[in-house]
Amino acid sequence: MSAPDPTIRPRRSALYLPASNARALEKARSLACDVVILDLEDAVAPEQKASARDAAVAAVQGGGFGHRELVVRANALDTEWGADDLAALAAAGPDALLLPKVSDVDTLRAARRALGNGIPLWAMVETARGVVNLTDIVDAAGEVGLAALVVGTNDLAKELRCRPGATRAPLLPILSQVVVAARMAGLVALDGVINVLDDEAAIEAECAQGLEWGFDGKTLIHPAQIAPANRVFTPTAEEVAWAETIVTAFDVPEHAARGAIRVEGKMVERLHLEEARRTIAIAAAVQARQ
Ligand SMILES: CC(C)(COP(=O)(O)OP(=O)(O)OC[C@H]1O[C@@H](n2cnc3c(N)ncnc32)[C@H](O)[C@@H]1OP(=O)(O)O)[C@@H](O)C(=O)NCCC(=O)NCCSC(=O)C[C@H](O)C(=O)O
Ligand SMILES: [Mg+2]
Repeated sequence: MSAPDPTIRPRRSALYLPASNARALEKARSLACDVVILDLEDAVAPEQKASARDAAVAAVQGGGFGHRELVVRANALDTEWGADDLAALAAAGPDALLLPKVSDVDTLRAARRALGNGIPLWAMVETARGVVNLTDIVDAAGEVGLAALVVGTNDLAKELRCRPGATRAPLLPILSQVVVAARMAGLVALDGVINVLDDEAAIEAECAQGLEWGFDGKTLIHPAQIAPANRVFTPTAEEVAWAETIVTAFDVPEHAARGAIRVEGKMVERLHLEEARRTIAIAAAVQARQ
């Protein structure tokens, strides 16, 4: 297997937890998720907002999350807590700051001004206006330091008054739009949460749906959801073997000037070689952290 590519970071499983929950926060330091998202927004009651902010800052400063990317979801800037959240987090320096309910580029610009430079922004797509403005939002990614789009399926279902159910049919066009927008700008795309806690088959099925639609990983709300997400978003042994077969086939000197070749009865082009290299790099990065 090739050496890990430092630019390829697995984000198969991104676990939210209320920053006000000290037990969950401690536990997250040893869970097998790739990303920990300390929530200051919807999972925290208004009377706990200030203490949750302090706990998030202490967690960022205290560290101990190992390979896990540490992200904090702040309150929106148009709430009474948003400005204080961003000021505190600008000083603490999490790996990224997740902004909820991003509806337009101005929201991101305001957050960037409040945060200063340096900390990447992740944006939640969970409002109708945010979906409609996706192109403008990702077009400004470089300007505002936007690195990821994260779907908020609960807020979307509420705002659209749709009923996603197990198939998520009413949300599928939006999931696709988010992936298209993310790929257009070279951003990470994370699928929304599943509220089911105890049905592993249902959790795994929804992770698989997210993978099929192009997401890099899934946001989660409970430790029991981590294993299914990691399983689904890790390239399988067969996928890695096929990727290595493609790389080996293009390494043959007589294929050096060829755009398309035959491999095991299939046409393979250089675009597949790029995909194969990415698969191998992701698998290596996953293996490196085990
Ligand atoms: C959903 C929960 C409220 C369930 O809580 P509970 O029934 O108490 O959990 P368990 O008893 O099963 O917990 C077992 C142990 O696991 C720990 N735990 C639970 N959840 C987490 C977690 N998220 N991270 C880390 N550890 C966790 C418990 O402490 C137990 O540990 P132990 O004491 O050792 O037994 C609860 O899971 C929860 O609060 N989840 C997170 C909720 C959240 O953050 N929501 C905000 C994001 S979701 C969202 O809104 C996305 C988006 O904006 C949208 O619109 O869709
Ligand atoms: Mg939400």
